[in-house]
Amino acid sequence: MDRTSGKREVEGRLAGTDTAATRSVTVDGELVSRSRELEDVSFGAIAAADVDGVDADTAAEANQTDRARIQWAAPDGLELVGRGVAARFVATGPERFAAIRRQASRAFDGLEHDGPEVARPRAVGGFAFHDYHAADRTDSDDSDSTARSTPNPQPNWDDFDAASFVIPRVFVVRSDGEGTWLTAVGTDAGEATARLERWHDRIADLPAMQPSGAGPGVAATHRTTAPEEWRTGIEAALERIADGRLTKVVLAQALSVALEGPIDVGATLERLRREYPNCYRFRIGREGGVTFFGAPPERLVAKRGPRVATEALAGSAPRGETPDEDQQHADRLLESDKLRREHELVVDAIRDQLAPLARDLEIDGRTIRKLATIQHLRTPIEATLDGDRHVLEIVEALHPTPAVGGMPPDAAWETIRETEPFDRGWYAAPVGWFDADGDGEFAVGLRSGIATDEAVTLFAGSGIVADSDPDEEWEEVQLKFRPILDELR
Ligand SMILES: C=C(O[C@@H]1C=C(C(=O)O)C=C[C@H]1O)C(=O)O
Repeated sequence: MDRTSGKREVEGRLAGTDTAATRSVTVDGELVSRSRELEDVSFGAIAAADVDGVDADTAAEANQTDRARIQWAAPDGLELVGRGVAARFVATGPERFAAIRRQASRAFDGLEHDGPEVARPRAVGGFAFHDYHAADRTDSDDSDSTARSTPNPQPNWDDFDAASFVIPRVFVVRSDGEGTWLTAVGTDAGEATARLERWHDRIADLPAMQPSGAGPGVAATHRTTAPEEWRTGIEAALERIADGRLTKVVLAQALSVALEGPIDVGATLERLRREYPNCYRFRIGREGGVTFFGAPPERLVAKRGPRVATEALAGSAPRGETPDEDQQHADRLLESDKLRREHELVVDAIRDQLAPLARDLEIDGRTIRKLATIQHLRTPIEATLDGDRHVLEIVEALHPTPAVGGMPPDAAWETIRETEPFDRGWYAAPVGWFDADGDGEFAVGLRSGIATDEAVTLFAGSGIVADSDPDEEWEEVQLKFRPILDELR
């Protein structure tokens, strides 16, 4: 591998494909990282901090696209907030998973990290639901960003590539029992150390508690899918299911929300932590740009060494008003034939996708996952991999599971593209992190939305199988909008 220092650019195509899978990665020489421990700090305050004057290169030298602002938190796991870009990896097309891995390994191979393992640099980001970025879509009648001023605005995914990760230039991590650490990345030890000290001073000036405040207020909402259109779409999908062309498809809606005031995404995530303590939380964006954020309940994969954990989460019911009513919903989840089929199809697909990569596979019994507004059938799945594998190989094998795509995959993708009147972008796609060893964790980007200053577009979908009722599925989708929508009010 080319270890020469200085500016290194890799551009072009992946051998053997006809798509420009690799756009560019720029790493300014070898990366060096330095860490130091912090007292308790507010991750929201670090995400919100004005960086001008703190880190000359994060702010001034960097153009807007370098002003990354990233947050990630796993339930009972790693919490991370990152600012700026030490390295960026971008790819599109069917080879996007491999392209990201190849780009990242160049950056990680030259990395010299001096600090505890928990504070090591990670690449944080995710993928679009489909191989290609929205801006590449040729049927672009609905992806025109000027449509944003019309009463039925389309989500604007222009900032989001089909695959995009950054190693933040500065980040803070917290993990149970391992303390809180600040890490700064530079191109030599002097730069990393100086950046570390500047940020250490800056963080000392930040409030240790960031008020999570109230929501920005909802001025108006617009649906991309009217109830009649939803019904027509579901009925068309049910015909394909009756024909035997399709077994399951997950169809989604977008809800565009005009806000009364500017949204504070960090504060919104903080409120989501309280309401949904067992969910992931993430935010991927840049200062002045569009931010994708959410509180997904669903793990796509967590990998450490040869061990991976995933889950099937599919089949939903509302929460009850009383314990009795709640139990009735739970009983129906466990007993309904239709819901069992919808769920087992996901378990089977995950088993089939993981088995070729694993030495053993443990599938536990079905349980119920209760969230504040909805409950789901859940089957935990763990495996030991058959050799040295990268978490992105597992992500590629699993995405999209039929919990968010369908079965068979090609017929489901076709149905989704033909039915949904908006671009899914990164909704229902993998979002998370990986490290130099190829370990990492990814959630499914659900219960999510994209925010500009004064508008948020939310996404939610539901699994359609034989016997699905369009009205019930409509209600289920409205429940899945609630986590984010409630925090905007
Ligand atoms: C598609 C979504 O959720 C997925 C679909 C589910 C279902 O159809 O029952 C349940 C959980 C998720 O896997 C969403 O939240 O938008």
